[in-house]
Amino acid sequence: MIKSPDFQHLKHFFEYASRYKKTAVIGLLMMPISVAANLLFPWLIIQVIDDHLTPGKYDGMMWLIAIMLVVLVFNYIADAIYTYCLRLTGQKAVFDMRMALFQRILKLPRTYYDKTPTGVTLSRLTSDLEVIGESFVLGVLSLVKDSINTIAVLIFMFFINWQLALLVLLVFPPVLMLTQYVRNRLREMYTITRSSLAKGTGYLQECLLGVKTVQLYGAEQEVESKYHSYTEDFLHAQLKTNKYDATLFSIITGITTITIGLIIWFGSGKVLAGAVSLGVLIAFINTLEKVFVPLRDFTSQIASIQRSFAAFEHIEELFVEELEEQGKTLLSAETLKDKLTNFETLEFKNVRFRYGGVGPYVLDDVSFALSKGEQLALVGTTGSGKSTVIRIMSKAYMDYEGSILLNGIELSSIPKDSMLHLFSLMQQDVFLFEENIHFNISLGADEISDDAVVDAAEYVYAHDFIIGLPSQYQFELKNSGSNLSAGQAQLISFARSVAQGGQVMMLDEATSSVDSITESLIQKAIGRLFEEKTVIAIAHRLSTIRHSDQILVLNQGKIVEQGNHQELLAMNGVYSSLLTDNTNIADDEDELLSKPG
Ligand SMILES: Nc1ncnc2c1ncn2[C@@H]1O[C@H](COP(=O)(O)OP(=O)(O)OP(=O)(O)O)[C@@H](O)[C@H]1O
Repeated sequence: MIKSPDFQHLKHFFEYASRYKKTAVIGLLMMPISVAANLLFPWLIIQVIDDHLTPGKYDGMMWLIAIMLVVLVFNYIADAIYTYCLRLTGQKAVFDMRMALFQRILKLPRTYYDKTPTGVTLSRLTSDLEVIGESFVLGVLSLVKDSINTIAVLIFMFFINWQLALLVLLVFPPVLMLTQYVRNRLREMYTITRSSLAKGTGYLQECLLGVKTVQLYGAEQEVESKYHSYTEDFLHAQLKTNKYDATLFSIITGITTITIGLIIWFGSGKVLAGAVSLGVLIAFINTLEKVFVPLRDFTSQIASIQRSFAAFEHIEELFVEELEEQGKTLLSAETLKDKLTNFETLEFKNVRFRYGGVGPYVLDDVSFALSKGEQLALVGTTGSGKSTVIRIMSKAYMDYEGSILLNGIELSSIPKDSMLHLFSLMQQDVFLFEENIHFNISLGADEISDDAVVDAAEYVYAHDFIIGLPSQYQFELKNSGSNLSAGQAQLISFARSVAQGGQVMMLDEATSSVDSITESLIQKAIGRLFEEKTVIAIAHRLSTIRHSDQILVLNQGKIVEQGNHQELLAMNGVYSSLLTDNTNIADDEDELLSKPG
């Protein structure tokens, strides 16, 4: 009935649930009480009818009826405790799973995010887990309880009248076969439902992020029709699911009703013939409900569980996704710490790299060296591989060829955590959290004090505009910083990278232009960094980097020119023409282009 991957899912879920053994055990202890009450009640019916009502002896009958009431109350209480405790266990297990998944997605490598739309990951953590929380927990809870109760009641039925019980048993095989058939169909449909929902969510997320662009270019109709196709797939799968669900439900309801009719007809004949007592027949009809209602609900419980297995499958994909490789080294932790306390040298030796290990090399035979206190600049046309150099250095991608030595240690063998303190990165894309400015600069790191946050803001000339805001550093940013100007957002992002305090500053200068005042503030701050720190800079405004010790000119992943500003200008090659083409050349254009000698 259950495929082996489903067992794995169950095992995984129960690993989380087993952390809450106490509540689970209390819940499970209620099971025998519930079963006993379910059997005791019809047995008491037989006593009341056959020993008191039929012979007309009413002594002690009220006591039996009172016991029946107590049994009923006990049954309800046991059921309530069972459901509460096991539901609680399930919900806590789902909570832990959610947190484990979240921790995991924070550690997934960049390659995962390159290939997976954000919305897909989002729907794993939201709707898939919700389905597990609701469908699985509730489905399994009722299935376990109902199955045990049904078996107990069937045994009881055989005990009080085997012929009538046999008649009930006849119904089981066709019902189970039908359930099995529909189960497979439902499973297919749920998988389609969940994956189309994930795709739709992914697309929705992309649209919401780009809604301003959509509106600006009047692309609403195209976007709407694409979203419609995703949602339509979801709807079709859902409708088919409902169809199977409803058909099965009605067929089973029909079968059970007919069987109840048959039992009453057959049983009444037996009573009239004196083969069965009236008490037994009434108790039988009372217990029939306890067999058929679960049997009917069995399909919807199975459907719920199927739905959750499809969700489990998706979540499991995330659990087996390989985490970011940290790098293994033969050096002891202490030696590594010693060697990486301060930045000394970085050396690229014939480095080649391509994304995903396929396609053309985006870095091809790249070699350079950088020592403490030096400034290295990367220039080149768009797509020439500049940002890739920085991405590899920050270990966003690991599978480079050749050798990259950081303080003489191969980069791929250095655990990321051991080198994070050496580098600060100012990214090309500004990302701001919906938090206040203070948080956006410190990213909540305890070691970055309030003073350090202010110092960083002052360093990049952001302090003046920040203190002009209503609540200054506590000013809350909305929706990725939409209540700041593009320039202000860039300054905050810049302050963040300075506050991280890395010894090597990696600047991936934004291509988008900002207002001229912010631009000059950024340039001033970069100029300061160039004087004081070891810097690796990607510059689109070439005025930024003219004082670098070394400039690498990249073209299609290869270094085509290498030297300082004056040397490169003297070559009168790619760098020279880039300078001439550069639309963002600073005011001192003449100085930039002036050749030595
Ligand atoms: N995640 C990725 N997956 C596959 N290819 C990528 C990825 N990122 C970049 N590329 C490709 O690698 C090449 C180099 O990209 P890179 O971002 O390093 O260029 P760049 O020189 O920094 O460009 P720009 O100046 O426009 O930022 C480009 O052809 C780009 O299409």
